[in-house]
Amino acid sequence: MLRSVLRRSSTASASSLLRRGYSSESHPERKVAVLGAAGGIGQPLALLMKLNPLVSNLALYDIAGTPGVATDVSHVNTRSEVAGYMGEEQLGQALEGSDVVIIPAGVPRKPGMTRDDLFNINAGIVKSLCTAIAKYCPNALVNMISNPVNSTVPIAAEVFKKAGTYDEKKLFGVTTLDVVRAKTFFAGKAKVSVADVNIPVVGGHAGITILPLFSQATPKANFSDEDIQALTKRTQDGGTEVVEAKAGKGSATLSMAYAGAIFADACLKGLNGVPDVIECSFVQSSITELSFFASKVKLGKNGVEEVLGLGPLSDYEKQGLEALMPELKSSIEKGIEFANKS
Ligand SMILES: NC(=O)c1ccc[n+]([C@@H]2O[C@H](COP(=O)([O-])OP(=O)(O)OC[C@H]3O[C@@H](n4cnc5c(N)ncnc54)[C@H](O)[C@@H]3O)[C@@H](O)[C@H]2O)c1
Ligand SMILES: O=C(O)C[C@H](O)C(=O)O
Repeated sequence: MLRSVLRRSSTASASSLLRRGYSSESHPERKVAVLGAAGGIGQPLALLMKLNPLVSNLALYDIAGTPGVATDVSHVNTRSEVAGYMGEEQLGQALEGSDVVIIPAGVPRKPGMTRDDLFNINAGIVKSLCTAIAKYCPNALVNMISNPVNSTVPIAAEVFKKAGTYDEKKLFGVTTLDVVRAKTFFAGKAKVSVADVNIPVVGGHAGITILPLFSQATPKANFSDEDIQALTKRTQDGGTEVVEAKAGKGSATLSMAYAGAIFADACLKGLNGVPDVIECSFVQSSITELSFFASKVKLGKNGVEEVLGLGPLSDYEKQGLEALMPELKSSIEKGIEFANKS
């Protein structure tokens, strides 16, 4: 066994698991790998996945720092075994047997940057990680967090196509944070409990490509056009709001870890055959003329079971949809071109 690979067994007893309302025996074995696990998102996400009773094996991979993170997280009293993997030579081991691979690897924004400004660095990182996924766990569901999501997901698809492993049902751009934000901002304005709120967010994951559909929000709220426009703009700029507040110390990490954990949990539930698991995600799609698009997606035993349509849109949302198409199209094309030229 390589020196820096750590393995720690959970010490939680079956009775303590049962006291918390679940039993390890009632869920199948599921391995989740987090790539970029020592980062700002990776660490809290590792903790949240350690808390998830659907996970039996948690593989934490990064280019540095994972032995410490894995040892730390491994002491938490839940079912899963945690292993830390560091450096490219251990990536294969981290990935082997994974059911779900979550990718928050790469650089975050600083104030004044767009997500597309991250392309030059993150495109290469995502490409090499996806090459390894194709080799070591070609059947895993891939949850792409690394930005720019509008381009990194198409890059992943091209890498998998080249390797002959592409299955469009298994590749997801994680846009859950947009939904999380839309729900929080809506609930705050409507003065309702956020737990009762649901809002689809469609399109992509950058600026105007993020299109919250407040006309479909539940519960209904009687907002003016100005209110809806303000909520839409705040949702679209939610990432920038955090980047500016962090003033050079990165972008959303804690809320992203929360959102990433929600989405990975939905993927695991789908794999385990739980019915009617629906989340928004940026996936291969035919609901518009673009090859990738975020919308509500039904998750099942093989990943995407159904890409759901947009539903009825308000005139304001129809305008937003038209406005986002050129930018989203060019981000998708940029990813495809990058993956095929190098
Ligand atoms: N999809 C979303 O909604 C969303 C939300 C927030 C952040 N993000 C994106 O997530 C990414 C990570 O953000 P962060 O704040 O965690 O950044 P961070 O810099 O804190 O962490 C990134 C981690 O990735 C690691 N890394 C770099 N190259 C790697 C490689 N080749 N293999 C494995 N790990 C590697 C780094 O060592 C680091 O630990 C950024 O691209 C950011 O823009 C996306
Ligand atoms: O805004 C960013 O750069 C990070 C992320 O995409 C977010 O929406 O918070």
